[in-house]
Amino acid sequence: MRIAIASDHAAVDLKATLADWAREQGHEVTDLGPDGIESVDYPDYGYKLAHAIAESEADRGIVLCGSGIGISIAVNRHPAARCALVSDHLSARLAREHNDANVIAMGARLIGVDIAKDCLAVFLTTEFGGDRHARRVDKLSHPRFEKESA
Ligand SMILES: O=C(CO)[C@H](O)[C@H](O)[C@H](O)COP(=O)(O)O
Repeated sequence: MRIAIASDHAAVDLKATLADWAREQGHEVTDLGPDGIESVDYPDYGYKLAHAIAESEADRGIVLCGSGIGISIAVNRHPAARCALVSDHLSARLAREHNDANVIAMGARLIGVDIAKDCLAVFLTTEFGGDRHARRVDKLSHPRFEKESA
């Protein structure tokens, strides 16, 4: 699978660890930065990652910041992205089964390396459940904000 990965300064080490791990598993990994620990702004890297997904330069994305919150919000500003903030095996599995997430976000200051690897492994191997979930995911692609939207 073609994977793009990006972070902010708070998650550069975890980014490198997960990129190496994914390559060991046979995936093609593109690291969108940053390269060092100099302070950067997570929206810049979230938008880069979302662009790579939207342009089909990658099949799946991984984004990391201190909490995972800011960069997940940034990625989800792009309509092509369904970015799920995950913190354990179950949330990573449900992100795929129920939400067809094409990007996961994790918080490097909150999650351990082994759990992060487990989340990534589940994210890369779990299929979308389809059926009723497909109807809901389709609504995410066609947002309606009227009072009565159902
Ligand atoms: O965006 C975040 C929180 O929603 C991330 O955790 C950032 O990594 C964090 O805000 C960076 O904080 P720092 O004090 O500038 O390192």
